[in-house]
Amino acid sequence: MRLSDVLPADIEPPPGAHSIKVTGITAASAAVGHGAIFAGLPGSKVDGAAYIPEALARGASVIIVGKGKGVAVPNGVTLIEVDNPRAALAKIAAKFAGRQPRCAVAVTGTSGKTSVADFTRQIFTSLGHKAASVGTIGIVKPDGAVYGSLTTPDPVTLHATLAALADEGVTHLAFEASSHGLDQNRLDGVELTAAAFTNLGRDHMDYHPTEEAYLNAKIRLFTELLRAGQPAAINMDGARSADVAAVAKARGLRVLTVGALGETLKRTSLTRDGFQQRIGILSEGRHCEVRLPLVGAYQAENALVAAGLAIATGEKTDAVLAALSNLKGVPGRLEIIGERNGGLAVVDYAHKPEALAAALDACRPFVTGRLISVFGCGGDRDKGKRPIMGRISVEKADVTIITDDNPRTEDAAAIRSEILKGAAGAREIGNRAEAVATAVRMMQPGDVVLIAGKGHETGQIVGDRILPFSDHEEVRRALES
Ligand SMILES: CC(=O)N[C@H]1[C@@H](OP(=O)(O)OP(=O)(O)OC[C@H]2O[C@@H](n3ccc(=O)[nH]c3=O)[C@H](O)[C@@H]2O)O[C@H](CO)[C@@H](O)[C@@H]1O[C@H](C)C(=O)N[C@@H](C)C(=O)N[C@H](CCC(=O)O)C(=O)O
Ligand SMILES: Nc1ncnc2c1ncn2[C@@H]1O[C@H](COP(=O)(O)OP(=O)(O)OP(=O)(O)O)[C@@H](O)[C@H]1O
Ligand SMILES: N[C@H](CCC[C@H](N)C(=O)O)C(=O)O
Ligand SMILES: [Mg+2]
Repeated sequence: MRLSDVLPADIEPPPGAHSIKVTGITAASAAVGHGAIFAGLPGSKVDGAAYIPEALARGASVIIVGKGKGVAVPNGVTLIEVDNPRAALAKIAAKFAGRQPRCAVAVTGTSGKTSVADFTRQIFTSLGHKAASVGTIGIVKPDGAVYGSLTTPDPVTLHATLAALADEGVTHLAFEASSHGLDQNRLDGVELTAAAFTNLGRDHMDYHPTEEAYLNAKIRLFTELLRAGQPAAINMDGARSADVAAVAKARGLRVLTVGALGETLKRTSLTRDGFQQRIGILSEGRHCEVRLPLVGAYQAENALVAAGLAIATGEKTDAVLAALSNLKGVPGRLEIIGERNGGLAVVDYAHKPEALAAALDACRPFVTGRLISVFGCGGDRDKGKRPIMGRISVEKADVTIITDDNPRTEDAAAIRSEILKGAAGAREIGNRAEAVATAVRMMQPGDVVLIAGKGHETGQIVGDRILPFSDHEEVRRALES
């Protein structure tokens, strides 16, 4: 393609460079091919501009960097200095890909993104669309799932994925917009149809300097990525939702609100019915009751956000609400693995304070004996959440076992002791397999064991190695022993 074909409208090619042939774009020097554009991005570890010589040696013909870096390039190489090289990378990656599913909806919020994206994909599928989702559990498409390491992939990977999905005939996509992804402009090239907000809690305080900065990263989805007149679905029962709704309205978005405090889909009741729930909904002046075949009040909340999002794209309310009664659970989110000795074992992905509280609350109604909580905290991540999660667990569970969860480069015992500072009376079993087995062996009739933090994960990250590990498998092994 010619350089002028791939540059966004706000970037003018230097004189004489319009018709340079370019073969692709990357921000990773090792991936540069002949005739590629290399974007030198300021990163969290290094400045990508330092790798321009390597990119040139590999054949880059155009270099994009932030203004004021004082970068010089040899004759014959085009240098483009821009205000925001990350945004430029995303928009150019989109131009190279040239196609994406025609309906693309994004979900942000501290908790519930994966669930809402998955439910929205399921609703679209029920309504007859070829649908996919992209997020923490990878790419889920009509013919299976492919694991991906980031919740919101880097723009080059993301647009290659969107193009491949479009080529496979996928017309409807639901994806997760993480705060890192929004902050790093990974989504700036995606053509959005609608977006949703779930809630705000404590997360990623190792990355965002303040809670407001964290919220503002999420708010970008509504103030910068959606255009005026486009729809946004907002869970009004989530923390900080009123702020997000106000910002979205000020931006001129068409705001659809859901939840007990919502208007578009107003939840009037929520009743447990065994392992299912019934949700009373007031919508367009009519009352109805929907059966949701999932446990956990938090999943009822997420199901309404997904429904709001599907309605925001133009789907009929009645058909969308009918689809909720066919929803399947998301892997590792309040997943009931099995029973032993009259007790129930559940795996959940809660690895932040509000999520752990929500998951324990979701289990409590099924407990007539003890609620046993097993969890740890990841290394190289927000240290502040550790005692908070310890406190939540001892408050809400009857027995707490602190264990390891991806210690990464930190000392696992030190992480456990930080959690224990908030968790007086908790037991400590570092080896996660042993912790799971101990909890399952403790089960008596009426007990529920919640294994939290790893959900769908299939590895334990220790140092820079990923050791095979699955809570599902360990729970199953313990249930059968
Ligand atoms: C902190 C963070 O978000 N880092 C992400 C970011 O890296 P960075 O730009 O800061 O990287 P860097 O290492 O400082 O390098 C700067 C630049 O130099 C370039 N470089 C570097 C070395 C070299 O030899 N050559 C070269 O060109 C790099 O390609 C990069 O462009 O951009 C990279 C490419 O997009 C990501 O892979 C990387 O994710 C790291 C691996 C990561 O762990 N990210 C996590 C925290 C993350 O993003 N999580 C969110 C939220 C999860 C959730 O809540 O669900 C997610 O969306 O997954
Ligand atoms: N609406 C909600 N309110 C509170 N907690 C929730 C909600 N939805 C999910 N959770 C909790 O958060 C965990 C992760 O859920 P999910 O994967 O859907 O969210 P996420 O936002 O994608 O999380 P992550 O950022 O870790 O990928 C669940 O296992 C549950 O413990
Ligand atoms: N996307 C999140 C996942 C955390 C999962 C948990 N098991 C942990 O390792 O803390 C992160 O990388 O921070
Ligand atoms: Mg997720």
